[in-house]
Amino acid sequence: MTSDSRGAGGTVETITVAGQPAFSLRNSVGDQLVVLQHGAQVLSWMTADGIERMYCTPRLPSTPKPVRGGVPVIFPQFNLRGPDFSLPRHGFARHQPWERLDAVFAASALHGASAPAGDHEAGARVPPPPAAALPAAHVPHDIVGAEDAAAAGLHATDLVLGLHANEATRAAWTHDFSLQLHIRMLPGQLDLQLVLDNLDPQGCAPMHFTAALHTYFAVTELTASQVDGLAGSTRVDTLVQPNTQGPAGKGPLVLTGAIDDIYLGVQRPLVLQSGLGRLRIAMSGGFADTVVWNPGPVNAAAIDDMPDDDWRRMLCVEAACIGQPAELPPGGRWLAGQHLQVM
Ligand SMILES: O=P(O)(O)OC[C@H]1O[C@@H](O)[C@H](O)[C@@H](O)[C@@H]1O
Repeated sequence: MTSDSRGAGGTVETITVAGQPAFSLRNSVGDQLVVLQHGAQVLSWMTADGIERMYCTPRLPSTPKPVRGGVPVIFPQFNLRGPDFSLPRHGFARHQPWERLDAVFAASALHGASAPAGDHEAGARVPPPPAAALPAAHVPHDIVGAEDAAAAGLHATDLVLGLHANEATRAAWTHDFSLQLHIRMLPGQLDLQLVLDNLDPQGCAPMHFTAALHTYFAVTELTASQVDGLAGSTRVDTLVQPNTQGPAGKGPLVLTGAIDDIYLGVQRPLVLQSGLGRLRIAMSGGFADTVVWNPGPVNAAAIDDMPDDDWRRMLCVEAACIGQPAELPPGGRWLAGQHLQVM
């Protein structure tokens, strides 16, 4: 393990997980995050109270592959729902090698400042586009709470990973793009922001895509877990063929087993309540939809990279853009995020 960077906000170290490059983020209060470089996949978020908040399979692949757990990045197609049906299930981003961009850039970007020229990590092939700073308005208010932004910045530990269009992505999807995942860990909070720039020349047709942060939460027992806040959205039940669609239930969603629901137009932050306590799950920007997925016992037995009984210990609550695929013209930027907070 090598120490990469240390600042007032914490440390970011390069480590290996199952022989693959990864990053370990720690802050002064004792929160820890592990992120696999391949796919820019968060694998573990352990808060200072010693509670692991993410589910991750113990069956880690020995080659660079998406891992069953943590937060796979889904782009530019959710599942097989288009709009480009020729793409692999859940798109290609989770199968791609991502690169680290400078964490100093991350901190300045999240606070709306432009990254100085040459500020990017040596060897990072893809500098963020010149105006890659996230607008301040995009940072969810609850990241800073009552504190001012500067004080919150002091406690923030940042990592930015980037994926640029390459030969493999162009073979599947012709567009030129830069996709960044801004990861910010704050005490008891984790903020994940996707920033997509369309780098196609002016005059090209807009890019169309769907996307998600496919977050696998740890729960002690699925059937003792519930999700509150979905009322007012439209529920699509994808376990039945053809899919059925109707208003989401008014009360909390109580988990009983297999579920594969898409909730369109989620109007407020959700609360996941389980044996691990309460976790607030908020979406921002281009994420308007939420997917709630658990394979249940029968489907879990058919999934190779997860122990048969682990369906009981996980629940995916995914921030997504599905119902209304995004349209982004050349030169345009799309932002979307998921923000998690222990309550
Ligand atoms: O096995 P994968 O490709 O990672 O997908 C897992 C699940 O991902 C969810 O997002 C989908 O709604 C499910 O239908 C799917 O089974």
